[in-house]
Amino acid sequence: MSRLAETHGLTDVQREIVSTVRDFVDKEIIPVATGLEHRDEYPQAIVDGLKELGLFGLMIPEEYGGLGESLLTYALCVEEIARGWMSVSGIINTHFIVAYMLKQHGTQEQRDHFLPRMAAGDIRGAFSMSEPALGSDVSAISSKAVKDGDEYVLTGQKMWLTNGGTSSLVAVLVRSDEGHPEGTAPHKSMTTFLVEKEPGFGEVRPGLTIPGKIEKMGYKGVDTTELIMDGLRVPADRVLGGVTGRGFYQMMDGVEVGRVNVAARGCGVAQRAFELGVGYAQQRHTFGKPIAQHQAVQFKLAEMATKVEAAHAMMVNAARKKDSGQRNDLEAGMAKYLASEYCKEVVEDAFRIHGGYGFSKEYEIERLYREAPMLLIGEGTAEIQKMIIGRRLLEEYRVQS
Ligand SMILES: CC(C)(COP(=O)(O)OP(=O)(O)OC[C@H]1O[C@@H](n2cnc3c(N)ncnc32)[C@H](O)[C@@H]1OP(=O)(O)O)[C@@H](O)C(=O)NCCC(=O)NCCSC(=O)C1=CCCCC1
Repeated sequence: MSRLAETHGLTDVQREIVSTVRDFVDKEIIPVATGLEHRDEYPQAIVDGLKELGLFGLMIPEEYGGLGESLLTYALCVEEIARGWMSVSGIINTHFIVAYMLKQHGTQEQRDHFLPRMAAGDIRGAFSMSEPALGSDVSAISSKAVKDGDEYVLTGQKMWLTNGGTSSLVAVLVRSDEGHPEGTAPHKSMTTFLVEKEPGFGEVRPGLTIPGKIEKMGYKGVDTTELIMDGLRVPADRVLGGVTGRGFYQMMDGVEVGRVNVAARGCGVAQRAFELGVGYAQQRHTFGKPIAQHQAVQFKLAEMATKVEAAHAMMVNAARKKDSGQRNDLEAGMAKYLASEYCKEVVEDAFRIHGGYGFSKEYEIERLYREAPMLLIGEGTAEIQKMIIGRRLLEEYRVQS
């Protein structure tokens, strides 16, 4: 096992799946990731490989052609994939959030229509909440839908759409005041629409434009875009679950899955940084011995390994809570917060161990150093996670005054 942290109580099937993914990562992702990232190139061959392994169907029920695995199995795979290249874990993450939302909240017709093709990897999912003027305060979104006969007409601009160009199905959250009397809390008049589109950029469907990729400091293998709706007509039967006003709750349920995924990514990237640091420290000599023999470096390695182990344990706990059918915003918030902060610290320590070479693009750690900060922001900032954790703690530890 190349991973530091061992997960106890896994089934044989889970171990086999994770080991297959690890093998794929070692052979097909790690050798090419840094080169592709430097060339800003989409990892099509890797995506084809994931499809061949059946990974796009991992969490989709067997009746729709998927493997019917749990969030925990999925998170352990994401951890392995992120160890190879964080961008690839981003390519599958939004797909699974949308598949999960369909499974939990979709109508039977919507599940039948989308899930088999999603399980086969023939269509891929993305989801869209953020807008140019807001990311954290989802209740304040301004994009809207107006009913017109059997259709809704959507207008507004969305931001930070992961897989915006490569997806064929986007779950879009908008305000839909129809049927909700004035004075209704903003989050109770939001609806998720299942928008089908062509993959690509430009006008991908009448009324729907995906401008080009947003240029980013790292995480370049996954396309991140804006989404512009200008009179986009969506049939009423593409309202997720067939009911308006439930969109906010559906999205919050979905981002819990996303936050476990981000925690898993943090563990994978930190694990890789540890591997790079411990490897370099044993080869590089100063003052007549390998730097790993200096206590200053050994202490760093000890701290790094402890952080990887702790983050992994919290991520597993959060996944298991969600798999038990319960809301896990507290556990997912804690796991996401801890794993993303620890990941950044572990990457920084590995970078320091590399000395001047860590600053060179020839060394893998340089890429990890640019990728790790995204985890502090994506799927809700560290501050939002602390806000969620704080609220839940105050509910639990309420003192009568
Ligand atoms: C948590 C949050 C800040 C929401 O607080 P408020 O005070 O507005 O809402 P509040 O009063 O907490 O709640 C309202 C209702 O909603 C229920 N509920 C909440 N969580 C959940 C839940 N987890 N499950 C079910 N119900 C939930 C709550 O019970 C309440 O219901 P009720 O009114 O009583 O019927 C939310 O907005 C959030 O999370 N933001 C981060 C978004 C965010 O994560 N983007 C990131 C997107 S990714 C991204 O931006 C990037 C990607 C890659 C590149 C970089 C950027």
